[in-house]
Amino acid sequence: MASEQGPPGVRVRGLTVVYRTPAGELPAVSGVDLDLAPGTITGVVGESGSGKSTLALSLLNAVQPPGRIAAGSVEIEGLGDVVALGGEALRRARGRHVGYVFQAAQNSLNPLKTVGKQVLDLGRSHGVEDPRGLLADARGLLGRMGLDGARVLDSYQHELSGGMRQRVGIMLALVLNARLVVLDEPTTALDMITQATILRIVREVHAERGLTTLVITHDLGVVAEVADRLAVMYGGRVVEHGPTREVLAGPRHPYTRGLLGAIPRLVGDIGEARALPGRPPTLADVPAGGCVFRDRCPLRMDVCETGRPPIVTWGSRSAACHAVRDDEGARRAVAAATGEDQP
Ligand SMILES: Nc1ncnc2c1ncn2[C@@H]1O[C@H](COP(=O)(O)OP(=O)(O)OP(=O)(O)O)[C@@H](O)[C@H]1O
Repeated sequence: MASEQGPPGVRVRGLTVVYRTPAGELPAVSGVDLDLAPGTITGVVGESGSGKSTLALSLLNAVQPPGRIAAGSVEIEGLGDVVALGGEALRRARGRHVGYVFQAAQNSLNPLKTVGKQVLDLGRSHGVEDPRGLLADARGLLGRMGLDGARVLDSYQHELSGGMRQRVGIMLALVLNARLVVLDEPTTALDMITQATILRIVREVHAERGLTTLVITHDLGVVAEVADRLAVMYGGRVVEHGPTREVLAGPRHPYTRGLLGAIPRLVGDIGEARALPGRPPTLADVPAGGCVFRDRCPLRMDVCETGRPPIVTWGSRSAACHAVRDDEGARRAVAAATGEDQP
């Protein structure tokens, strides 16, 4: 059984997810390769519409119409390619093998049942043999997140605040002991103090239970706080990936540099923060060929119009950018173009 195994590795290859629009099927995730090493927390960041939630849903093969996974695979150790799973096998995998909190988790509780009843339903639908143990675990998790567990289990959705519901969502993702946990914007409805508490608990539970965790967020502060590795998405592609500290200290893709440069508290002096010019593309205007970031890129070259940037890897890092292709040359080019020295 999945819960008796160690943390699973995840291997996403060539993942393309399209949504049907009036202009035809357009990709929200386009040929993404991403590895989640067993036992790590990976943060996925990017502006709104970059495809983060669509990627998270794909890990559960849960993309809903008008969307569909058009190509690629999501191999989860011990489970196989979830893209090829369907029906009962897929239902069992969700919750038991892959725990998840979707972005709308605060609103996804059943309004007609208490939280405790929903925990029991979840356990029953996954063949949990010890419902009392399950409730005790649920109570304990809620208690750790600063809630009165017994009281929350007795409550209906309308009796809970947005922040409380968000923590209930996290509890539901963890309570079946899934070894792969996907958290989509787990702390957006929380104030800063509660957010810090929740992130600490996510990290603790991740370590205690031996999980592989994916956290989706638009907040680089959340990633800096919680993630071992950082994947940056733009226009449906992973444009940079590597150990969080290294990426934050020495971003290489011009988009990552722009994102970081726009945040005063990460660069220090508020006067140094510069908003990233322009807006992220919508599905309809993601360039079909070449580099998806070129319209906002300070390093734009002719080749960016036509050639999809190759993924350049060095050490445990990678970036998809023509300018980064020649490692040393690009290092100087990025520094020269932005007027900053590379660390
Ligand atoms: N049901 C849908 N129908 C059509 N297009 C969709 C649908 N869901 C998402 N999209 C589009 O797919 C792209 C990626 O959306 P996605 O929600 O994955 O991005 P995101 O990075 O998670 O953004 P956010 O942080 O705003 O949730 C966006 O352009 C979005 O408008």
